[in-house]
Amino acid sequence: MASVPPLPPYRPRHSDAAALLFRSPSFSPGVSPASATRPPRRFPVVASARDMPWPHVLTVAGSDSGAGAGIQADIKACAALGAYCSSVITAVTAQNTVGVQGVHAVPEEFVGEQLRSVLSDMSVDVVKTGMLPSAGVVKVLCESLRKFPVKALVVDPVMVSTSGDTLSGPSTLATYRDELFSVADIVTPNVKEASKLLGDVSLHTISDMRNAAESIYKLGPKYVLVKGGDMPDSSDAIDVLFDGKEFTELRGPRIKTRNTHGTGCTLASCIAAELAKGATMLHAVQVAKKFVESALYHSKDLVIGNGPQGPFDHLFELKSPLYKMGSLQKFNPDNLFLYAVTDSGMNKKWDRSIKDAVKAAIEGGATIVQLREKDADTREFLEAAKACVQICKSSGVPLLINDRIDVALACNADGVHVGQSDMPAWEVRELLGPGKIIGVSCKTLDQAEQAWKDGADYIGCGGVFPTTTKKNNPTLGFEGLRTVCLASKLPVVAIGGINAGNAGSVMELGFPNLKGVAVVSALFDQECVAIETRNLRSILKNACSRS
Ligand SMILES: Nc1ncnc2c1ncn2[C@@H]1O[C@H](COP(=O)(O)OP(=O)(O)OP(=O)(O)O)[C@@H](O)[C@H]1O
Ligand SMILES: Cc1ncc(CO)c(N)n1
Ligand SMILES: [Mg+2]
Repeated sequence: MASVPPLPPYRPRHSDAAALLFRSPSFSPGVSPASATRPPRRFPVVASARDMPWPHVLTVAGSDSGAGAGIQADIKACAALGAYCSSVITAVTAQNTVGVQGVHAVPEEFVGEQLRSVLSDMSVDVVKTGMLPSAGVVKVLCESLRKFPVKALVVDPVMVSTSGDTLSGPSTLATYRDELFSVADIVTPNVKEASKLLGDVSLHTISDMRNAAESIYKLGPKYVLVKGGDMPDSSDAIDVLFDGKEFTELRGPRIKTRNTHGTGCTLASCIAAELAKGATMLHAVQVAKKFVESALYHSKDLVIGNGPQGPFDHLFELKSPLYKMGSLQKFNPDNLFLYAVTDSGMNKKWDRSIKDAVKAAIEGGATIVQLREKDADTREFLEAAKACVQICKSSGVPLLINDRIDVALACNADGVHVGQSDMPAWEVRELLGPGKIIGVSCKTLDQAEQAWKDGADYIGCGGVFPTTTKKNNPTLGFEGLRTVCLASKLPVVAIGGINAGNAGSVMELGFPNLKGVAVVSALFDQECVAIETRNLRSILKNACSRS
């Protein structure tokens, strides 16, 4: 008998590739006579999920019965950011919104056994630690990590719960400092923990947080993030990141809510999830901070429990009408600032792979990338696009695909750019769902209006100057660009013949919705893509400061 594939999971009709498969007349699960001889169809999940490894975080932490912090927060945070989360439990706490009523530590040997079970079987990318109740547990963990190395270690040095209850005693402190910090990629103390780690120094100001980060850095981790969630008298929630050389202040509005239980666990897990996906540390911390801020904002009025510290909703995105698969980022028009568009002909001429071209443009400071590979064959293009998606994700630079909706779906790109003779933007929106970026090339007022109605996110307007990259492309000049900018509520990126010599004059036009320039030859028909990109970026910045 023909094996019947399981029904695909429910997904919003228009938001993923499954919708595409449902519409295809050739897809009818299990009823085709041919399925008796063919191997069973693969489960029609979201395009590319099948081919992509699942980023994996292992959390080594305590259970919170109230499920706001600890293991429970870690699993929810990782799930929200698209990472798998396995869990080694170090302690079971009886805990609620009032405080911690009891702690039952798991025997050290059994923590070791759990670690062995997970690490010997599964391919873990990043280990994140939370509550480590004894020096023995820290030692067992360090031993396991020596035996089963992972890509990164995130240490949240949980010592005291926000309710003031001790979760890890002073005897553990020395082992933390001596054994765990030296192998950590990042350590994320709140101000109270930073103070304890440094022998009860008092920390009141940002400058104190910087000094603390510097002192903890000397204990061996590659990065230190001192979190200011508990800093009184600040209207902003400010964290300080130190990499041994530079300090980065991460600032967000302090959300007025009682529901901040578990923010620290969540932040560290989000950092771990982003690192597992391949992000750089700075990007991982930025995403994590934004995630916590958004989750607190969406949960500010939740009421769970009667105590002073409530949990928040990690899966708030599921309730949002803008819910989308895989990506938390909404389109930011500022990304259009320096828009790099690749060209297969130029890559061939300079003997560069698409991947190397994209890497170099990002290194030079491109803020968004479009793969415009008119001549590449589909299979080769898809492979390259998948590699570019990884590169762009890890740098926080959106990646769009020119024309090819199918390739964009298959590689899970951030969106597409279409022209007037490609699929209409509203059809593209139907296929890609609300969360993806759609750009449309427009030359006229009518086209700009239509792009808005169709649900596009931005307009590409040109050719502003004569170009050789695109054949039979009328030149609009500044006047044409002005018409389109004024006609539209959408952000606009100027394109066509723009280079280091004229980019400044485009930005100086100063139309409020003109957000940047898109360039092809100016970056890719050059010997060193990174240098040209850097140069153009500084020209654009200078022009903006003048206008
Ligand atoms: N009310 C708030 N509004 C916005 N961001 C906040 C707020 N409270 C905390 N944060 C942010 O949450 C993250 C976690 O920091 P926090 O200092 O709260 O950690 P923590 O004390 O270890 O939390 P917990 O122990 O409850 O898990 C930081 O990025 C911090 O800036
Ligand atoms: C189990 C556990 N881990 C961490 C924290 C820190 O919030 C907590 N309250 N409980
Ligand atoms: Mg904490």
